Amino acid sequence: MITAERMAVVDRNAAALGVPQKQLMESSGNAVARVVRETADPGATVAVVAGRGNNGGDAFVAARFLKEYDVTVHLLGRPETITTDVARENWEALEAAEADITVVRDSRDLDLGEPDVVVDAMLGTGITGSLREPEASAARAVNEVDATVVAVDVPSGVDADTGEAAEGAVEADRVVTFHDTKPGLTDLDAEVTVADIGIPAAAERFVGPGDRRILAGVGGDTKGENGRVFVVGGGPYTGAPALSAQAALRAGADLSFVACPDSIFDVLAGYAEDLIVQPYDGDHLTPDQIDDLVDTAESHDDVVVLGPGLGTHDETMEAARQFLARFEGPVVVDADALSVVPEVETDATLVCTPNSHELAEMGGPDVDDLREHADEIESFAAELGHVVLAKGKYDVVSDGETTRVCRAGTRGMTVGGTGDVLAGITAALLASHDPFDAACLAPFANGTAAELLDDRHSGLLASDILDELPRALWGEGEDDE
Ligand SMILES: NC(=O)C1=CN([C@@H]2O[C@H](COP(=O)(O)OP(=O)(O)OC[C@H]3O[C@@H](n4cnc5c(N)ncnc54)[C@H](O)[C@@H]3O)[C@@H](O)[C@H]2O)[C@@H](O)CC1
Ligand SMILES: [K+]
Repeated sequence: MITAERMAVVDRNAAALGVPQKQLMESSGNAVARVVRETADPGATVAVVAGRGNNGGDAFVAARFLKEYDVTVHLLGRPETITTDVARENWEALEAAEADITVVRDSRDLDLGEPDVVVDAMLGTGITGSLREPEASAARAVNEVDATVVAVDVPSGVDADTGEAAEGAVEADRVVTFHDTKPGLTDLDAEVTVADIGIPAAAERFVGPGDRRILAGVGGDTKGENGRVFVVGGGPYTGAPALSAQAALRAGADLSFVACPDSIFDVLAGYAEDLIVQPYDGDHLTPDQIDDLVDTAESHDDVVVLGPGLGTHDETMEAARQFLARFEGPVVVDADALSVVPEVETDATLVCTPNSHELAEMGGPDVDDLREHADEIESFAAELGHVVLAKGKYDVVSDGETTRVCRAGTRGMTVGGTGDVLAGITAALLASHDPFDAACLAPFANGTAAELLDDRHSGLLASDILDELPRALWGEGEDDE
């Protein structure tokens, strides 16, 4: 089962893997033609009713395949208003081949005749709201004709995600949907065929540029609306919390705070003017600080990063335990704080970001090649009850049910600090997204930023990655359409 939004992600990832949309449309159209052949014998009359989006495009391809039938294609609207390049190219291929095509300028002019089969390709997943003209009248005409109605992807007017049917939606006898079935098709009174259109499994498995689609439409104009990140880190180390906090800003958080021992306040505050540093007494984190830290994070709905540079003092480990036992918001747990996760009961939403060594210390599989052991990481995440982002050459992300792999990155990323950057990116994304989605996109952003700097693969610094993060997340990647 796949939603329209997920389908768009996978479609885009397939393009990045070298299988462009036009190729998928060719397979979709072919699959539609196969179902038409199942419903009517050669020589039968077929009326294709096509809209101006890719749903129509699929049917233009189908018409090209149905040579042994008497096919007429009715395009609802002027060819110039076809909305996508791939659909237009397939329309032009029909024109060039002198196929039987008619342009319906006014819905009152639509005359379907008495076809044996109607191919409904007006609207697919691109529908918004109730049926507008000319599609509304065309749907009425389709429902009045005595023919077998084969719907492309979803009956026009039906929402593929919810199954909700707009008034006057097409009543289909058969539906040919692509790649995977859609939630909105389950309760339909029609025979549904799921066609494999050649989307590689890798387009779902590997995080790709399509996954950046989750960023669209997110983000407010008010300060704080895009997330406040609160890094609880530092003590024996100062660079790690600073990198996490800066990465969070580069990944879209509005504000980034670091709570650290006052022994390192001056150093941390001196790193970057964008950081807000909140010191507490002492030279390492102790349970005495936990009340204040939890109150601060809760009162501002912060996403917390717990761990970078904290060290392993017994009091610090106890403090990390107490923090997780009390806090109920989202937390990225990294570095030394990871070891306490298996032993705490927490209501917080955690994304744990261990490297392979830390993963083994937590009780997960003790392996170098994470990708080879993705199943074990999935079982471990299920047992832990939290999202695990195991980072290595290939990152493995699992919520215990779904597991994905991120291949982005360069050899230069073995330098210290890239993990701290990753924790900060994850936190920024966690402010507005589902934990699993955030944990998938974060290593992709981190790795893509490094790839954008690949000319300096020996000598890359984690801090270099910071500057490239906005481009890696929102910029025009090289393989963007
Ligand atoms: N995403 C994918 O991976 C694939 C998509 N494919 C096809 O592409 C389709 C989606 O294509 P599009 O995104 O271009 O969208 P559609 O072709 O579903 O519809 C877009 C068009 O419908 C119009 N429209 C929207 N709501 C309307 C309403 N209520 N009344 C009247 N007109 C309305 C829009 O103005 C636009 O012209 C899928 O359903 C499927 O058929 C396939 O080619 C296979 C691969
Ligand atoms: K349709």
